[in-house]
Amino acid sequence: MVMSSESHILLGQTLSYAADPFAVPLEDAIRFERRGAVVLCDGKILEVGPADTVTRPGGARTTDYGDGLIMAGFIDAHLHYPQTGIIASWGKRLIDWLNSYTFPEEARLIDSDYAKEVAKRYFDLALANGTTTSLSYATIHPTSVDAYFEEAQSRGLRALAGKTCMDRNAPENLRDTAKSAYDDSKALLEKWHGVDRLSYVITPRFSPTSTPEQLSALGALWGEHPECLMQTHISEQHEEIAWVKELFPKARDYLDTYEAHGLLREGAVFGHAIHLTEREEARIKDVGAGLVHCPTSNTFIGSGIFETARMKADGQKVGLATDTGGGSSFSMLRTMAAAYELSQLKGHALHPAQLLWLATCGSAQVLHLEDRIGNLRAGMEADLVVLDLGSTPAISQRSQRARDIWEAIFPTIMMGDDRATKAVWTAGKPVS
Ligand SMILES: O=c1[nH]c(=O)c2nc[nH]c2[nH]1
Ligand SMILES: [Zn+2]
Repeated sequence: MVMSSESHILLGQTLSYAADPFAVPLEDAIRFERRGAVVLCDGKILEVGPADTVTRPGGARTTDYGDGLIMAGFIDAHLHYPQTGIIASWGKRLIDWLNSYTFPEEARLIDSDYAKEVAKRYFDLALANGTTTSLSYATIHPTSVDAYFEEAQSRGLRALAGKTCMDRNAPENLRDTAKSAYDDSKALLEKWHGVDRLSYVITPRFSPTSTPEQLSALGALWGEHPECLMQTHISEQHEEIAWVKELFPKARDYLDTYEAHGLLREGAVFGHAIHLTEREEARIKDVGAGLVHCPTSNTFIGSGIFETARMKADGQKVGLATDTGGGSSFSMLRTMAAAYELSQLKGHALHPAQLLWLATCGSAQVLHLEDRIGNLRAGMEADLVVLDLGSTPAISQRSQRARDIWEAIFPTIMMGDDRATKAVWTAGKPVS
């Protein structure tokens, strides 16, 4: 990867986190400067502070974003880039949505030129929305993993993905086997994991589409490569949970179908996790695995309400995600808005600082990248978004009346989209 050897100073309002705003009072969690500066050098953050006190390296170029809010780029912790083209498909619930829309589209990615085209389109959309890191499912085709990583690599992005493994309950042209899933995943892991800013993630789609043999093979691979993450889905819809019970009659619960095959420990990333039992929640917390909240997907496919405030109060690690294309938006702002609305239905108004934390630090924690991305701090990678807090007439007329920064930010969270993205920087360079 080519890193900039130049220094840049970005001026604007700056927001960063000293601690988790779910765990400590707001004033202890937040670092906000109305006139702040972020100093970038060689792809990293050198310093963050008040504009009039930071050290200005000789020769540094300055970009002044005025009232723009400079913060860490968004991290989308669960999505399916191959589903970019079928986002917003009408009228189905999970299993028939997969069969009607998702599987036919995923089958098209056998064509590696098409996979490349979709990967390019996905990253264009993600960056336009201020998302600088994505953890994606690819399709069963190894070339779909190559297409994603090649595109991310050419843009210098930090990105994570894995080949989706399925050896049953999927169309014939989307099925692998226990052995080929192991072999292909291993080859892709050896090819991509740790190259530039890329990480391979072992990816059984979910228990209904993997035989116990395939889950065991992937559990064995994870045992051989504990440095990797493992991602899958769990407990998204009641029909799905009942199906898992039929398919795995000896399992104690859904989580046990993973646990029994070596697929539960720290580094597991579970998407959705809406309808967990007490045992499942306790086990996930015990091992320190991560949960990913996918709020627009959970409403769009009619899955249910993930209890963000309760999960955080219980000590779970929680990240945030679009779940493209089960989710209905590429925007992490729209995703935060949906998280806010769903939480309201459970009696908890998530604070804007908590919503932004979930989309940055929270997702970074789940991806085990909290020392590298998701915050503005000296030494961290310079992946940033600059938000225009008055990007539409509706937002602007509301934020102009704001009495503090949170009242100024919240309308953008609730009503913002890609028009709110004033600038994006990745690895210390502006994205054009
Ligand atoms: O929202 C979802 N999208 C998917 O592609 C998927 N596969 C299994 N379960 C899933 N849920
Ligand atoms: Zn998903």
